[in-house]
Amino acid sequence: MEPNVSSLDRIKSRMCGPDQTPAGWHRPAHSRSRSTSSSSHSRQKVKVWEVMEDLRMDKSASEETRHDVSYPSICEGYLMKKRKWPLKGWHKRYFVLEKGILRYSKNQYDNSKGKLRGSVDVSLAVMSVNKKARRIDLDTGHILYHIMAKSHDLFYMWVNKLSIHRMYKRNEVAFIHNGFLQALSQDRNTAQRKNSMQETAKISSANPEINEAKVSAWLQQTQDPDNCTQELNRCQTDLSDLKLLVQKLHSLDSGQAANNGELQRIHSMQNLSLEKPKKKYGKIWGHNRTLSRDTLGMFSSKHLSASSHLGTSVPSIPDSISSQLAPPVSSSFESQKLFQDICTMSQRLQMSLSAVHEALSQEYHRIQEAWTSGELRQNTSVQINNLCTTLTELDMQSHQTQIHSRSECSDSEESFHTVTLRKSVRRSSSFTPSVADSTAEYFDACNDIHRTEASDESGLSDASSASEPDEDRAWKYRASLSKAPTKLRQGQWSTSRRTSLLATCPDNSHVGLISILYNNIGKDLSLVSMPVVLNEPVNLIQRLCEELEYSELLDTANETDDPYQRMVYIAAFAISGYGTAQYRNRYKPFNPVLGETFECVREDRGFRYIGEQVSHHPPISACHAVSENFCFWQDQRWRNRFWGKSLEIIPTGMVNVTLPKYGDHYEWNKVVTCVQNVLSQQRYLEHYGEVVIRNLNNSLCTCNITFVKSRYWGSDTNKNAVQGQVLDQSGNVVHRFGGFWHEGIFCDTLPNPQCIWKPHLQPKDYNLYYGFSSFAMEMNELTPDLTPLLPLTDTRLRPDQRLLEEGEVKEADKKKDEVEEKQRARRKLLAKKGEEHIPRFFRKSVDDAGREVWLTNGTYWKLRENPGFRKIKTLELW
Ligand SMILES: CC(C)CCC[C@@H](C)[C@H]1CC[C@H]2[C@@H]3CC=C4C[C@@H](O)CC[C@]4(C)[C@H]3CC[C@]12C
Repeated sequence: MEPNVSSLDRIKSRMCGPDQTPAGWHRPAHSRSRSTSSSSHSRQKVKVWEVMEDLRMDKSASEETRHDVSYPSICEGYLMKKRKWPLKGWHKRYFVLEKGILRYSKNQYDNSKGKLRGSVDVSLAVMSVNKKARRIDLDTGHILYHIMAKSHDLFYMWVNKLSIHRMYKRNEVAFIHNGFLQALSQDRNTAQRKNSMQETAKISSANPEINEAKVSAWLQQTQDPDNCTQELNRCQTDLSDLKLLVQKLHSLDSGQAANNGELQRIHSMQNLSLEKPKKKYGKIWGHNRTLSRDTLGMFSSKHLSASSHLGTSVPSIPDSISSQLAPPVSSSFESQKLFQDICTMSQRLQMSLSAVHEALSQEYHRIQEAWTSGELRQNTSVQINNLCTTLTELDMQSHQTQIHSRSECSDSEESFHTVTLRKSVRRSSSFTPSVADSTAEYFDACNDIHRTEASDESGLSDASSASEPDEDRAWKYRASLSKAPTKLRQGQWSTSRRTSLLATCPDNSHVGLISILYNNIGKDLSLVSMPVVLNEPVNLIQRLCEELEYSELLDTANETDDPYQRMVYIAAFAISGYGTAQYRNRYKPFNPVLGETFECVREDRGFRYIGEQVSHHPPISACHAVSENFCFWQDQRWRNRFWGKSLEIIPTGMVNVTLPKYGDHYEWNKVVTCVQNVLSQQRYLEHYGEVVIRNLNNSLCTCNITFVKSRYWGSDTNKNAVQGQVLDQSGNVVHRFGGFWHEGIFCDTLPNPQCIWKPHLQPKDYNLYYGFSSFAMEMNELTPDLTPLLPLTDTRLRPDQRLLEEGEVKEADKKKDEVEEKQRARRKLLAKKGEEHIPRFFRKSVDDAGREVWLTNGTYWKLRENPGFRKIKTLELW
């Protein structure tokens, strides 16, 4: 059927013939992300697909569209649509494109009755087209629509229409956004007249651009509520499909229940395909999700050995339903297939629902966070602010009263800490906490002491009574931390360094991460080339340097005579390196090329740092820093595991610190970092696992730190919680500390209980600048006095990173391609010559535990001084 276009004239004037290129048609900057393999086959494939960029409009045109009330004309007609995975093939569907929303129904009749099968906001989707195959892919990050037109004419018409509607919808959003801001400022003006509001109004109206940017940053991170509605609509469709499949299964067999073995077999079959979905499923249609381990938890644990990973289980489907879904004993191939389809569809449903749940709860938490951090309150009335503070204090007081009344130990806190701890924890120390999935063993320690002291010799703790005090303790730490002053970085270390970046960060919410991640499952993501808009203008060697932001903790450690207390400072330093992660989940660091270096001289902090990319396959970054008070070094490489919804980063390599005054050599491991909701804008980072700090030169004490994994369904009191203890040689707890890696660490066993670390305040408008701390902002700064001193391999001189920092995203993308291509050419050349790259400032060695480590060869600073890097030949990396 021909499309029914209400005002065809407008389109026709824009329409191009099959061999022409429609407006807005550009070679995609990031089309290469679809395939990183260098095989000519995949390159060919890449060329076939092109990502549509937006139609460019001059200002007047955009103004016109804004005020022009006429919407782009509706476009409707039949198109082919790929069937939902796991079903194969294409079917004809009736599509209607109206005001930027593409809806489809089974047929025109259904459409007229309002029976929709799905809809997508085309302005939010990445649109890729394949002229030859007349195909259009719309990727919203959550769903991927594969559409095909029957003829070339139809194809070009739809592509043009989609482009126009995308542009229209985006302008509409901008228009609403502006109106919203206008309304806000009008509101503020009214507020200004009111006495009680005066102060607030001044703050918020002082800088309308910044406010505008803040609102837009917020909106950027907020998932469109329409997405939730769409996701729910899809659930409804899935449910009816599911019903059909179940009916079909029933009609095939008489519905006898399966034995466990059969179900397990099917389960394990699915499990196998989880690890590495085949390429052809890399880009599955519709929900585009491979089954994740998490979702397998949905099967009844009775039937299946639940394999929810690291404790993030999702609630089980009730046994009654699961048994209904059980495959028949006489499972013919067809019914088995059906059963598998049912499973897949149920899992998809479950994923959709949990995505909706997560989107809503994320938004709720963001609002809650903004509220508690005062950001929102600043912009409301002073009275409400005061009221909130009073309420918080009252709440805190009541919690503290609870802690005291619950405490059976009537002694003062002090005596409990010092005396009881040493005696009693010997018993509990035989119990090794299971790190990742426990919420708060550390907080238990205190209560264990009370309980065991009182009478309980069984060693079993009462779960219900244990859980409440845990939260009290976390609460207590939080309360103590909130009272400790937070220092502004600049205030503390007045440097002449820059306090902001030149350009604000680009919006990357439109990038279709799904295809990138799914197409590279199992690959080392640090070797996968991604579009530069996903990057932040720092690289991984610089991220390692960021771990020195709180180097003053090492200075303090080197001035602390008591070895146990010293360990507390080392532990706080180990935790402080994670602090910045709270604000850094929207972009990824640049992957350094082999031989790239980065130096960081901080006279204000008394250290100098050098890092080098010493290996490409696997990628390894090595670094070394020295100061009067410490030496710090590590070599890191990361493995990653993509679970469908989250991305785990598993670091290998130890961190080392030596303190010259006491001859200590501390060594510790890093925990797992997990990017939750990696595919959505509701991304956030979690760190979990256990860190053990050892002093290799003295076995007097060790330290265990647990980064607690938050509970999926629990309250969020323990989100980002960290707990730790310093143990003496016999395993007695000497010190205990805890808190949150994003809020600070409190140690209540020190002679003077105190907050030992608290993150610096973020700079103004950090959200507009990649979430960088001041320390991070300073890293890539290139001052004229520094330029001649740096080797040409220094990151500050890397052109793509510099361009990105300056906001030249397109140019940066081009340059990034060049830099990566050059690296490839160098590697090929070396391989041809049968040579191996030899790092310049680090050497490979083996530590006492037999691990391969990279240590400084001590030449960097000497060469820098004499004869100077510009006088010696260095690698030409870019
Ligand atoms: C695809 C993109 C846009 C999603 C964002 C991914 C971001 C959040 C990921 C990509 C690389 C990751 C980093 C890789 C390595 C390390 C070192 C480790 O010791 C601490 C975590 C840290 C610093 C990771 C933090 C999270 C990280 C920055």
